[in-house]
Amino acid sequence: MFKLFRFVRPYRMWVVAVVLLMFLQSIAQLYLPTLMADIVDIGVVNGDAGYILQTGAMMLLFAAFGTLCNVTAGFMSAKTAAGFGKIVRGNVFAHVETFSLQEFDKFGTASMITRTTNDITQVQQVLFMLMRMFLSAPLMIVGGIVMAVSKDATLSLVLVAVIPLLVAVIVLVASKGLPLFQIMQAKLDRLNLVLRENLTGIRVVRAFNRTEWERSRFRTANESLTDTAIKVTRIMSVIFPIMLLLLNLSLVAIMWFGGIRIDNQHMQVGDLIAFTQYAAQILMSLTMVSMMFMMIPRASASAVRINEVLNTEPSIVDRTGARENAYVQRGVVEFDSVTFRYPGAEQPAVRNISFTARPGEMTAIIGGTGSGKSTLMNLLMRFYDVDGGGIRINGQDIREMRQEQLRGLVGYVPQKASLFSGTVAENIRFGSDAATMEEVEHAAEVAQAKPFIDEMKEGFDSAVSQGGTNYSGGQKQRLSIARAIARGPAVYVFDDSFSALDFKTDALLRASLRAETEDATMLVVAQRVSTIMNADRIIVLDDGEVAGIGTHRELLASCGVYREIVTSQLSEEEIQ
Ligand SMILES: Nc1ncnc2c1ncn2[C@@H]1O[C@H](COP(=O)(O)OP(=O)(O)OP(=O)(O)O)[C@@H](O)[C@H]1O
Repeated sequence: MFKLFRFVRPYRMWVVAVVLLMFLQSIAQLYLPTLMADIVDIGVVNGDAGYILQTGAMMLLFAAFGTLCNVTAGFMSAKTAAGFGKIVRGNVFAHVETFSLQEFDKFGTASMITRTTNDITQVQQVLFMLMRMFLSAPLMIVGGIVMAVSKDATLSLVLVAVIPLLVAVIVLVASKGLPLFQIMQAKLDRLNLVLRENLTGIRVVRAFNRTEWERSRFRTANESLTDTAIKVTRIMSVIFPIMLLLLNLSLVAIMWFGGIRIDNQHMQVGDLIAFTQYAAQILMSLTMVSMMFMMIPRASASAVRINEVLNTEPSIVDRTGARENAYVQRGVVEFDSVTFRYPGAEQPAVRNISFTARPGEMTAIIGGTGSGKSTLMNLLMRFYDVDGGGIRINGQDIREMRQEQLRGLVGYVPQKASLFSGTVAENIRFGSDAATMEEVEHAAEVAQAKPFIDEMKEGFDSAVSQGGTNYSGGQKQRLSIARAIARGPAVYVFDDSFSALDFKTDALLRASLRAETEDATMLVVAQRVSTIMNADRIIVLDDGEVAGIGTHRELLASCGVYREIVTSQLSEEEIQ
């Protein structure tokens, strides 16, 4: 956890100020019982009202000063802790942005969200507590002991007996709590995962009448988290009664022995009052420390999880000295014996794939589900790195390029259209901030999105809700195609992006795209033969391997797998 505290650095002056203020507050508080003792032993015993009033006023002054220090320190620590939280969240977010999909697969979205929110809040709360108690609690304990001993050394033996007992209780409870806190955070992850899956898949859950099943899944995760939380609370809750019991017992013992000492004229009444207050201050501070110890295990479990994210090195990074090419208008894409296996998978998803896609041409990839089509596109986008072979654009290995440059060359339309909350125009402009309104409109026109955008009252300013849920599947696909077109890239990657379009729109879109993208390299993954039968080159994938490469006619003659796909979709006349 302390490793994370490096992010407090911008607030270090505030931390110093808080520590100083808490120091002053502790001194003020430690002085109060002594003044009280003076009032009794000097003022009351001698019947000196003036002295009582004067010392009383001083007590008020010290108390007010202590409170002022405390309030200011509270304000400053709250601000520092909140600032710390902001910095850590920002750093985690920025670091996660550098991850390749491999690291995303490793943590999972739900856990990443818990780590960025709840886990950071835990550490933030402990920082707040620590700043206020870091110095003041030990000071109150040590100062209290010194003052108590100065009032009556013999009576202090009571404290000598109690304090080690209290410390032992705190250590025992904290050591039992730590493993449970780790389990609790993992269970919180699970709860978030179930909740997230349920919310994002709500349509499927409803359609398949799985509401009850989902509810029971949530209940199980919820109960499991609650069970652990109860276990933790049960352990932690013994600490307070034990501490209070010890506190009260020690006060009784102090009164008892103090009374005897006063009887024997070894001690004054005022000193006993002050002694009891010091004892209460010491024991209260110990209780506060124990509270801190209760929070530290949970926060350190959280800190481990945050550090795990921060310490994970992205597997895909720009090579030092990655070449910065001049802006490339054309993109020759070469796959050279590409082999790739997803981490944890037994078999490679694609094996030994070689082909070249040229500017001005449409290269199509077709194959059964799970044959590796999207994987090839993921590799070209460098979401993952190849295990064998290489991918080159204009003769340069993509691992030698800066990721930003590579992705700047490509207009990528993913299999699952994903839109962002905002307006239609903002979504189309997503990949190219500089696009003018005319360019945005033109891109929408080419993507056959203009007709439905024009039909909406607010046109390009129409709202897109989170995830684009207020648009149909086909409309979302067209908007994400328009987004790629607005960039005017050298290479287009359409990963099964026409699947939700009707045949007429599909044909219109391809025709307008052809005219628009004369010089661009087009890579089109498709399930429908009609979408790609006019392609310059068709690559047929079968179970991760190339089953054939050629034009529609060539493949019909030479490739059994292709013929099978075609005959399952088209009539005899259409095939010719
Ligand atoms: N993130 C992943 N982790 C592990 N395995 C994966 C991952 N993504 C895909 N796979 C596996 O890799 C293989 C190829 O998947 P891919 O998505 O490339 O197929 P596809 O041809 O695009 O299929 P579809 O047409 O159904 O989209 C499949 O066996 C799939 O199970």
